[in-house]
Amino acid sequence: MAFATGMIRRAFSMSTTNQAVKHVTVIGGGLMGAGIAQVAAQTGHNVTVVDVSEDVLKKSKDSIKKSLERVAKKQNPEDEKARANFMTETMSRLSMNTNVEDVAKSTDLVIEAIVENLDIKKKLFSSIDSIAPEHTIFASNTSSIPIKEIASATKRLDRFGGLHFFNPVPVMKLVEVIRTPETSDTTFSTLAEFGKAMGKTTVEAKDTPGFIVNRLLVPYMMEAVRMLERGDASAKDIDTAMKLGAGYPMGPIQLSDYVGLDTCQFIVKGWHEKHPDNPLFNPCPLLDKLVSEGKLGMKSGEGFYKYNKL
Ligand SMILES: CCCCCCCCCCCCCC(=O)CC(=O)SCCNC(=O)CCNC(=O)[C@H](O)C(C)(C)COP(=O)(O)OP(=O)(O)OC[C@H]1O[C@@H](n2cnc3c(N)ncnc32)[C@H](O)[C@@H]1OP(=O)(O)O
Ligand SMILES: NC(=O)C1=CN([C@@H]2O[C@H](COP(=O)(O)OP(=O)(O)OC[C@H]3O[C@@H](n4cnc5c(N)ncnc54)[C@H](O)[C@@H]3O)[C@@H](O)[C@H]2O)C=CC1
Repeated sequence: MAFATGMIRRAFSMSTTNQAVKHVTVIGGGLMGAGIAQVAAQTGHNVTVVDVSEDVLKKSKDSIKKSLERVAKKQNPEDEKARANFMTETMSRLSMNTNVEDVAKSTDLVIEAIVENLDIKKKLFSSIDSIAPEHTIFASNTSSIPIKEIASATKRLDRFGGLHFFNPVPVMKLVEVIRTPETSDTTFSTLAEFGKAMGKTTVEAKDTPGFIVNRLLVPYMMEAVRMLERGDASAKDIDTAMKLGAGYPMGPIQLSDYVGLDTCQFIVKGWHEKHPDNPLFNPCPLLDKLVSEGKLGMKSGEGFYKYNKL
């Protein structure tokens, strides 16, 4: 037990900055960007979060602070001073900016975590490709878009890969490191080392649809929503069944709300466009209705379920 506690402490308090990656730019300060930035800062990296408005960045900073407080409490339940130091040190490594060109000028690694839309992601990478230093590595946190297609907007195919984190980033221990046929060995190993320096276990994945986890997880979640749509079982019963019958920490309907229904919709739409003959990826009227009503899941206070506003 003492050993396990020691391991947990090390994972949270580690300050093993990856030598090749000292400054990280995280583009997108939403659910994932905030989590990635938090853990990168926690593990000794200097991090700048870029998003479209000061308001979004303020919310992002607030959510990082809240999450860090949970980590600090777990790390040092009895020591208030250590908790305060941890907060101050971590927050001092974190900055916010709305001007991506300014930040991209001097950074070692860009991790993109913006909306799940190929055109928007390509536009973003194309806008910073000629600005970022030669050595800078670009990575996308996409859930479902081929890395090669995103990378095609740039001239640094050898310095482009995928770093796929899991939600909530401060808790989930895995990072998938994705290489395209053009990703160089140096880029791949730098990304993998960076994932490890963040305290994560890394796995290597090829640039195939859904990589490893989502190739298996997305069809499962889609089947669950189809089951609900057909009226074969209630949301609550589907979730209870998968938690108690299959040992998942969350049921698939609750997990859809946790991921964000807008993100789920982008994934379904993208896969439907690529595989129009697969009925699993057909548009889902129930999902479309919820999104059109602004019910985006936990982050908006309502999705398949209702939540207390954060
Ligand atoms: C046809 C239509 C189809 C529609 C559907 C289409 C679906 C397509 C979707 C595809 C999605 C793909 C997304 C993706 O790319 C990959 C993903 O990330 S998938 C998501 C993976 N994540 C999970 O599966 C999460 C599963 N859930 C859990 O592990 C737990 O429930 C969770 C840890 C979230 C919460 O645990 P719980 O015990 O319920 O709650 P607690 O509040 O007690 O937390 C436990 C523990 O963790 C700490 N903690 C939680 N959140 C944070 C945080 N943000 N920051 C810091 N710490 C956090 C908390 O403090 C607790 O610590 P203790 O020490 O135990 O007190
Ligand atoms: N939500 C999840 O569980 C997971 C999501 N992902 C992927 O991570 C990415 C982000 O997802 P979330 O964080 O959930 O989305 P989100 O909707 O919470 O956040 C996206 C953020 O990107 C910002 N943004 C949009 N366009 C931008 C631009 N051009 N420049 C700067 N900022 C911009 C938005 O303002 C928003 O704050 C997506 O590609 C998603 O597929 C990956 C793993 C898990």
